[in-house]
Amino acid sequence: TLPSSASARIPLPSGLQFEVLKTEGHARRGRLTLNHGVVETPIFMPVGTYGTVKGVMPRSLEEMGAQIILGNTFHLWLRPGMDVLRPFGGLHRFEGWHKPILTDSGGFQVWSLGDMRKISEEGVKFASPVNGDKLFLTPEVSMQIQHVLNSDVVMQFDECTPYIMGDKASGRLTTEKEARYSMELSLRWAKRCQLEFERLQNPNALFGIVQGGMFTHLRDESLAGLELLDFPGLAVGGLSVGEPKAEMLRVLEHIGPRLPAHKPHYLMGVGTPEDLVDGVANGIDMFDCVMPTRNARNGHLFTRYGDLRLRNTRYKTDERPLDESCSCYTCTNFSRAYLHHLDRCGEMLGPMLTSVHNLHYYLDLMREVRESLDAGGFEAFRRQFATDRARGV
Ligand SMILES: CNc1nc2c(CC[C@H]3O[C@@H](OC)[C@H](OC)[C@@H]3O)c3nc(N)[nH]c(=O)c3cc2[nH]1
Ligand SMILES: [Zn+2]
Repeated sequence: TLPSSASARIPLPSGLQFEVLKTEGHARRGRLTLNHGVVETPIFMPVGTYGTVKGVMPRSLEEMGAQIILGNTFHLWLRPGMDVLRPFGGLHRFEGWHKPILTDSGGFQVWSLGDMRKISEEGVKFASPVNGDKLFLTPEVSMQIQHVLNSDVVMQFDECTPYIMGDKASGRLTTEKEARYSMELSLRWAKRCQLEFERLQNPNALFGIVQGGMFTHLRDESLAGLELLDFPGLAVGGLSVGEPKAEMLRVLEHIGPRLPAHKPHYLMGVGTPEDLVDGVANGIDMFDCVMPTRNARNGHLFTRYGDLRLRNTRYKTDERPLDESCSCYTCTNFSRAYLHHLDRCGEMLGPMLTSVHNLHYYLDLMREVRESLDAGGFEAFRRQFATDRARGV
């Protein structure tokens, strides 16, 4: 008979295969096979928090080369709720996206609720920002929700360790002791997630999340603890939470290369185009960020040659496309003058067209990164990328 300890755990065949096709330094060109399809890495994942990438139709996402998008446990639990989603067999049929979906666990969103939440060993109690209902999100409930969503990649329920403790004004940095407690809590929650994920017999892939704040020795302990649980993929959490860029890079340069080479690595909530290229150079395969879509709605456009603020009057009569090197629908058919006009008039087509361009830019940047890795020219690409971005629009 099998020993009764955890070592008797019979891991389910997780819905994930990952192969590293090429490496250049710590950068990796890979292929991730999930239940709803194959994803070429490194990859950027558009954020679709409420079951929609704001203002962008699924067919436009396909057209621009999106391979996997994000959904969110916290938001979808509140609205539309699991009773609506269950009959659809999950998120794919509900939102008309039939390729892979990754869902975040709600840990980050609950953390950002601030003092409207109460954290305990068991989980997080909070009042619904939608209707004030008293809710209780635990590792087990997060797994049950993501099981209903049927997302291809399920994120563990974690606590995103803050960079600043308490209110921002106080500016008090999180101490090593606080970061340790938070990291160890997330490790205990990781184990509970895994047990529940297996009890549910979820056929998808569960990722652990490395915490530890800005303390590299805590990051190492978090990684070691997660490795004992042998998740099919790992994310780096607790970054892009208000820390200076140099701090994010210091932690990333430490932990990125230490992640297990044969598993996919996901850097959560990051970042600018420069952050993505730096992340790839430090062993990251997957990225998500609200920037391309959120900034698009505020007229902040990314281009090969730098950023462009659409509201600036200099674009009122500018007949050029946003980015003359871009092949997206927006750059192929419309001028900066037209987009400036739509923005001035508050026309809804404005954010739709600027979102298409920004997402296309991020996705195309990662396509160029993949091609440079295929050709063994990532370092050369990285230098050219930096030169181009400094040129000016
Ligand atoms: C922005 N910076 C940042 N985002 C972060 C997210 C949300 C990722 C992503 O999930 C999306 O929901 C679908 C979020 O956007 C609403 C975010 O893009 C994180 N999530 C978890 N579970 N743990 C973290 O430590 C964590 C750290 C982050 N830092
Ligand atoms: Zn474009």
